[in-house]
Amino acid sequence: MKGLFISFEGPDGAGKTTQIKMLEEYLKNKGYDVVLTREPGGTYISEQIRKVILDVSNENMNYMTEALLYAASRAQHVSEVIKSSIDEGKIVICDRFVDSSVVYQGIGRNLGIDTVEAINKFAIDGCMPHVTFLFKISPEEGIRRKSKQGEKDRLENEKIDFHKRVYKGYEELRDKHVDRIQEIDAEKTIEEIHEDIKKRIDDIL
Ligand SMILES: Nc1ncnc2c1ncn2[C@@H]1O[C@H](COP(=O)(O)OP(=O)(O)OP(=O)(O)O)[C@@H](O)[C@H]1O
Ligand SMILES: Cc1cn([C@H]2C[C@H](O)[C@@H](COP(=O)(O)O)O2)c(=O)[nH]c1=O
Repeated sequence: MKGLFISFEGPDGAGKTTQIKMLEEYLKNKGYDVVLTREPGGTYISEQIRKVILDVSNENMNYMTEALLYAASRAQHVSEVIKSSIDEGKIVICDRFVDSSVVYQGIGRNLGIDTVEAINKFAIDGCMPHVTFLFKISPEEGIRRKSKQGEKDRLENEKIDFHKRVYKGYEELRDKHVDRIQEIDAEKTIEEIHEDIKKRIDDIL
């Protein structure tokens, strides 16, 4: 039997990582074989690319370079981890996937959705999440939560206008993929959100 591929998406500081860990625990307790992974990252090579992308000293990185690095990291991740895990019947939970590139690089950086999708066609090799949980939170609240955590990376350091474009970009994507993307109210409490996600996952499984 083929597995299940779930991605979590949303603005910085939305609470995705917090919820992913809770969902992993919930599914493991139910006896499922779960692979928890993230982008950019998830493999030795992809994690090295992550460091380059998020390094605050790389402030003059060209936007196309940035988009290609995310895609390169993804190509390795898909081929080394995601595809094989799904084929082995596992549940793959991924903290961000190609939707992040479409929104952050395509809309946030103004490279265009078509351009970013074209680059990523090679990287994803036909592999898309079965379901995507999109965390809805205002850019201001996301940044506020992130600031409380400490140091910010190169993307998180961007001006509020960039984060506002990202927020609007996710809305656009949600309307385009209503069959796959499920919106989560990320301004609720951690426990309320976990309950919401559990119900949705139980329906899918
Ligand atoms: N529902 C919530 N209400 C208030 N604070 C929250 C909530 N969920 C998470 N947080 C806090 O907000 C901060 C960011 O959470 P988290 O790292 O899970 O977000 P994220 O979406 O993974 O962020 P990023 O994409 O930037 O890595 C953490 O300090 C976390 O404890
Ligand atoms: C996959 C992906 C990510 N980003 C951005 C989104 C975040 O600002 C960082 C990743 O950091 P996180 O703490 O792991 O959320 O990178 C992007 O711009 N494009 C992408 O494809």
